[in-house]
Amino acid sequence: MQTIMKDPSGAVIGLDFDGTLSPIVSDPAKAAIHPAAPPVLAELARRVRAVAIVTGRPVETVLGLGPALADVPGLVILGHYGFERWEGGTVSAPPPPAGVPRAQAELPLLLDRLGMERVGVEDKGRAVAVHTRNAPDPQGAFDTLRGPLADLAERAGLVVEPGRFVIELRPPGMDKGHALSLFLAERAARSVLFAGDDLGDLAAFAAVRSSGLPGVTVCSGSAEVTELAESADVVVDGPDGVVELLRELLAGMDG
Ligand SMILES: O=P(O)(O)OC[C@H]1O[C@H](O[C@H]2O[C@H](CO)[C@@H](O)[C@H](O)[C@H]2O)[C@H](O)[C@@H](O)[C@@H]1O
Repeated sequence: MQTIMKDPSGAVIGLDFDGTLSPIVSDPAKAAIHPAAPPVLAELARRVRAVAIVTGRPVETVLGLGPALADVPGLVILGHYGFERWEGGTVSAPPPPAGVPRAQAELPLLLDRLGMERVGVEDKGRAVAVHTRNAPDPQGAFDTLRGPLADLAERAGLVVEPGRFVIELRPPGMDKGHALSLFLAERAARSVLFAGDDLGDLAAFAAVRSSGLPGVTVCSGSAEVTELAESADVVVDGPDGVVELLRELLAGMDG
């Protein structure tokens, strides 16, 4: 934190979306950015080298759940674990993966065969996510689905990305760590902070460490994911705590 405060113009600030900038809710479509986050991000973006949101969500979904983000100066959104990029109102992305329609077509039968109740399927375009948060036994449903969804992903040429009561089937070849490493190199960062809340953010934590830069890993803490807190430099209390930490970072730049 001290290096970033002393030399903000060399710092890249990377932030996950769900659970970090947006409080967890039971319906993924009803998530929304923390109301205090956009002004803090805008202020940070004026001071640091770059602010990037690195998320498993499609970039258009993030902008829909946080419309004020479009006004954060120079913000970059790396969506779909880095496959998509939004910057200055333009989205760039490779062609959609071929296996996703196959996985989507097979999912209803698989969920029915396993007797899954109140398990949600989120069509993400380039990926499909299976949510167990609203099932009668969320962890039991997650555990039951893990193997069969891994098999389905393999048949469809996809990989599984487990998260907070969600198992995502997505294309291989990119993760938040690779996405963050590329971005740090592109911006010639002199320091980095990354904040996340879920297993998919561990790759970004590893990228902070392997960058060789002065870096801080921040866990947006929850009772649902303990692995991330164990490997973070700083643990804060969910999105409220993340916003507060970013405010402290800004205040330290003035000191
Ligand atoms: O990389 P992220 O920005 O953290 O996105 C990861 C997944 O987040 C979403 O699911 C999570 O948030 C939902 C809304 O709060 C919650 O209902 C769900 O239980 C969480 O797992 C999103 O729906 C997924 O597509 C993302 O992969």
